Amino acid sequence: MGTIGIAGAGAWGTALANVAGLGGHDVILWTRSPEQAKTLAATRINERLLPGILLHDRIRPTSDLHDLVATDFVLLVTPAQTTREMTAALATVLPRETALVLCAKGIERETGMLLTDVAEDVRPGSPVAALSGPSFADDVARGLPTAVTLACRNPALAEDIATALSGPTFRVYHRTDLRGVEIGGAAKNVLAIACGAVAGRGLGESAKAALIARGFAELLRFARAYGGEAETLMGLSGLGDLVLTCSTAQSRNFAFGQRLGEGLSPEEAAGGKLVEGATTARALVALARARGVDMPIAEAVERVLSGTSTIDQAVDALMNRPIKSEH
Ligand SMILES: NC(=O)C1=CN([C@@H]2O[C@H](COP(=O)(O)OP(=O)(O)OC[C@H]3O[C@@H](n4cnc5c(N)ncnc54)[C@H](OP(=O)(O)O)[C@@H]3O)[C@@H](O)[C@H]2O)C=CC1
Ligand SMILES: O=C(CO)COP(=O)(O)O
Repeated sequence: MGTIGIAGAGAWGTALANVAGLGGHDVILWTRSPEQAKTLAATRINERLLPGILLHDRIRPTSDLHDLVATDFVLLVTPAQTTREMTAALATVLPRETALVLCAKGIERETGMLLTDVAEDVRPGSPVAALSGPSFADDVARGLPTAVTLACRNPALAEDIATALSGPTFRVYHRTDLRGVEIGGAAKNVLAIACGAVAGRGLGESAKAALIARGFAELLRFARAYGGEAETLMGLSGLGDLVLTCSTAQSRNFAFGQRLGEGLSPEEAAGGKLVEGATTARALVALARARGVDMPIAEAVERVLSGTSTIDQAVDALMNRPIKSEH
């Protein structure tokens, strides 16, 4: 067993740190806040973002990025929009050959770039991987059975990282279709906002199921246009995560949509929490338009978030599109 580095001590970073610790690895858990590092070391609980879960003994919290130097690989678990600055900071301390595993789900808003492209832009020639799939931090931290996908273009490295992270309650499949895996994670959050809005507006379970199925069709079309494999999208990181995130207010994206549906403003609906679908919606829609991909549900979310449509208008528009063959 080796040492795994985790950059980001939020809900997901802390849950993954526990998974790695339980797997017998030493874990360096980096947070940007020296205060938080001290508190985590003293109390062994991330009370703000993952309450009620004790940190595994093998986890060493730190706020010094240099402590990640001697790790086998590093999981980057900060919000999608911080990928560029975090990769740049890590590039100054990590050896060139250390793999960076991106765990955020989103698209860079300023550039419209997928996150592995951002990482490769900042740290060219270094290995990059993505971890995605249906997994709520709280479930994983409580040891509930979870299965996810680790993607890396290098199949041997994908298998090594997947094996290192897997444990009795956390099963990590591996795949070389990096593009497909990251597209699933980024796009499903936007679609989950739509499902939440349908729930909040009281439009019924049938509407929600229709949104999941037609949302999945959008995901597939988008992935095809951007080089992802359909088979990947049918797996854990595509359909699996779409179904999870569209099913329950345990998802922040779904809960955000639900509160929008109840009449709250986007700011009120987010309530200070990270809602990746809200920051990614516009970039997703722009990428789709650039390659002529039809994504009416994602577009509807973007219009509601930008204030150019109400939820009722968006639903009307979706229901009154021309009748067509289902594909
Ligand atoms: N939570 C979950 O169930 C899952 C989350 N994910 C993905 O993981 C990513 C992180 O989510 P999650 O951990 O839940 O989010 P949280 O809000 O719980 O935590 C975010 C963490 O990132 C840190 N952070 C924020 N901005 C910066 C920055 N500029 N530089 C360095 N650190 C920063 C925060 O630090 P501070 O506290 O100081 O602000 C905090 O530690 C998201 O993309 C999400 O989609 C994926 C699967 C499951
Ligand atoms: O990605 C997740 C589950 O797989 C977490 O979803 P939320 O960010 O919507 O909570």
